[in-house]
Amino acid sequence: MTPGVRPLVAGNWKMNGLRGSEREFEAMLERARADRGADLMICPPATLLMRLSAIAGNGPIALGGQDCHAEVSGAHTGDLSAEMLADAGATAVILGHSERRQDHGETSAQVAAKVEAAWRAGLTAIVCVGETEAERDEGRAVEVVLGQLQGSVPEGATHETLVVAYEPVWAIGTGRTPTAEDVREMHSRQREGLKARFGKAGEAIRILYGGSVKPANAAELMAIANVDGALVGGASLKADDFMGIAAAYETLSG
Ligand SMILES: O=C[C@H](O)COP(=O)(O)O
Repeated sequence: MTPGVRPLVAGNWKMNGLRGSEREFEAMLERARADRGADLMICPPATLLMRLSAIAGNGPIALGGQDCHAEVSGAHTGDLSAEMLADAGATAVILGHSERRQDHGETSAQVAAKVEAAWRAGLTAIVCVGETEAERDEGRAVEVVLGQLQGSVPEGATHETLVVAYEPVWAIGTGRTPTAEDVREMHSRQREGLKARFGKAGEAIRILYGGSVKPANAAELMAIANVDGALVGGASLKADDFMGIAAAYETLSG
C-alpha cells in the first residue's frame, strides 16, 4: 500500500465470458455494495461491455477494456478504438499486457500511442509491464521493467490518467508468485521511476501487482509497500474469488 492512495482491484477476464457471465458480475456487484476500502473494476471481453455496463449503472464496480487501437476510427478490421470502449461504458483500458506484447508483437512505442488514445477518449490507461523468467534469471528484471515503463508511458501522466500493473510474465496463470522481497524491490524501483519522471504526481500513481493473485495470498501481497492493488486474471472470473481478494483490504484496514 501507499499511504493516502486508494487501492484498485481490477479483474481482467481476458478471452473468457459469455452472456451467462452476467450472473457472476451481478453477484460481485451485490457483494461490493459495502465499501471494501478499494476501487473495483472488471475488464470483460468487449462483447460484454455494454451488457455489463447496463447492469453496473453507477454502482461500485467500474468497467474497463482490454486493449484499444491508437486511431479514433477507420479501416482497421477487428480493432476497437478507445472512443468505442468509452461509448460502451468503459472508464479505463488495459494496455501493453504481456499477452498482447507476446501474441501480437506489441512494442512499448505502440503501447504509448494507445495510451495517448485512451487519454484522448477520457479513459484511464492501465499499463502493464513485467519481465520474463529468462530476463529475471539474467538479473535484468529491473532494467526490463523500467525500460517498458519509460517507453510505454507518454509525458503528462497523473494518478487519474495512469495505473501501472507490474506482472512478472512467469507468474501469470502459473500459481507461482515472486517473493515478497522481490515484489517490494520491483514496486519500489517503479515508484522511484515514476517520481523521477512525473514528480509529485508520480507519488500517487497506483502500481498494481498481477500474477496468480488469489484470496489466499492477496493480503500478504497487498500489504507490501507501493503495492496499490491487484490486476487479477483467473481469480476474477468467480465472484467468490474476486471479492475474496477485494476483502484483503478489510483485513488491512481493520
Ligand atoms: O491481467 C491479469 C494477469 O495476467 C494475471 O493473470 P492470473 O491472475 O490468471 O495469473
